[in-house]
Amino acid sequence: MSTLHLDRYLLIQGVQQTFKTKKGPFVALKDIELTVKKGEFITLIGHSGCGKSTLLNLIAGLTMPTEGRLICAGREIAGPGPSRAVVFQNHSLLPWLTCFDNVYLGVERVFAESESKKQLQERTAEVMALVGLSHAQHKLPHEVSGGMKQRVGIARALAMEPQVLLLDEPFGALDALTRANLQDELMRIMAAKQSTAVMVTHDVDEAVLLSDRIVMMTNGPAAKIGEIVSVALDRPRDRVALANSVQYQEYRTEVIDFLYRKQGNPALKAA
Ligand SMILES: Nc1ncnc2c1ncn2[C@@H]1O[C@H](COP(=O)(O)OP(=O)(O)OP(=O)(O)O)[C@@H](O)[C@H]1O
Repeated sequence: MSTLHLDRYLLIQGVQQTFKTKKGPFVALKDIELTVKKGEFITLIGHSGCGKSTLLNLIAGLTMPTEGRLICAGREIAGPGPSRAVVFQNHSLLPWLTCFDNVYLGVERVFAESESKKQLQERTAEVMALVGLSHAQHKLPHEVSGGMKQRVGIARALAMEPQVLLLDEPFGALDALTRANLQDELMRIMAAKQSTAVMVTHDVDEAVLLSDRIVMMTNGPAAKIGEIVSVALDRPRDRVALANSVQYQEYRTEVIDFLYRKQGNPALKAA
């Protein structure tokens, strides 16, 4: 792949998203421009309803923009596909299949034509081990914890070897400790796989800890990218060491300042 593609791996150009509603057209996103490099970890942060999931759905190809275009690895995004796997907040596993089989299903979808059943099983086992679930892989989803279910969702997405991993608040429903463990695990996996990722979050600490760049969105309607913070903290990142890091605190303050001073809280403004 050319250097041009690696530096301009995911391109979002002049994107606007307007929804038809009973009250007429609603412009959710306007003039969105973003270039993501291969291997970058991007988070999208902004107040509730600003359009983060709308933008993620566009990258996933689940919806098409009303204006502009999105390009991944040199190809226009024209629909959903395993090259852009999504992890949602509510793990969406099939309840009648074991954790292993839930992941196997995704693996089969992508690699069944080129690989034997044994190879597909090996792939699945490998990714279950990567997310630390080998011991529980033959359990049904209702037999494992919320954090483990979320790991299965991540394993399923990773197993498809996507060009871009898309995460929509994947840890939003988890308790703080499980969340911290999964964040650490995600950092480790992303470093091992050198994957490109775009993740929606509401959590400032999560954004600073995980990101190479934090894309901060203005309040909607017609939300835009307000500012982008480049997080130049060395990797691997250690959350305990970073808690005392001045640089970490500065990034944190920059994001909080954007969200609560420059953008205000729309819920408070409406009150
Ligand atoms: N299908 C749709 N039809 C009409 N309006 C929509 C549709 N999908 C989203 N919207 C509106 O677009 C705006 C952006 O929604 P979106 O879900 O992307 O926000 P968000 O930033 O992800 O919110 P949250 O942080 O609360 O999950 C909201 O005002 C929402 O009501």
